[in-house]
Amino acid sequence: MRIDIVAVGRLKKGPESALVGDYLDRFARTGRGLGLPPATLHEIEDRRGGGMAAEAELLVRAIPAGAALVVLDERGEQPTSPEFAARLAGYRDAARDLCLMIGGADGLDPALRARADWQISLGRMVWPHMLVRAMLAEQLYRAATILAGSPYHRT
Ligand SMILES: C[S@@+](CC[C@H](N)C(=O)[O-])C[C@H]1O[C@@H](n2cnc3c(N)ncnc32)[C@H](O)[C@@H]1O
Repeated sequence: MRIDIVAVGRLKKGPESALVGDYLDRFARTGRGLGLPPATLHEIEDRRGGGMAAEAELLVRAIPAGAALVVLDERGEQPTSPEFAARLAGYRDAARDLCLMIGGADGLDPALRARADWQISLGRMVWPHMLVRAMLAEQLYRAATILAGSPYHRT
């Protein structure tokens, strides 16, 4: 199994990138004993400004063949953290690669959202995509702690 986070835009060094790095490190450490690989972040940028369709083309190319595509979108399902953890364990147990995708300022192309295996929302409000990276990284770490039975997730 591999886990990729494919995200639009380049995150400069700063508090958000430090937060993302910290949670991804924690996820890697906790996931190691659970058979979960570290998550790798891939940043996608359409330098030619070709619009949403051109951006979607670059995003599609970054999806590993056969991977389950989980897109982050405010209109998606709102799983609980234990539900998210159970899905993660399901992909691991099925030896299925997982590709988590975050859109840019204009969001993800509707065709891309339609082909996703799962659309998940972090709430109905729209968050800046750089913060969404940190929130997703935290949920991966939280999921690993849930699967490990550690006390980080208390409810
Ligand atoms: C600034 S938002 C784009 C909003 C855009 N208006 C749209 O229609 O999707 C950038 C990206 O952050 C992610 N995002 C923002 N808010 C979210 C939320 N509440 N739940 C899940 N993902 C979210 C999505 O991947 C989205 O494509």
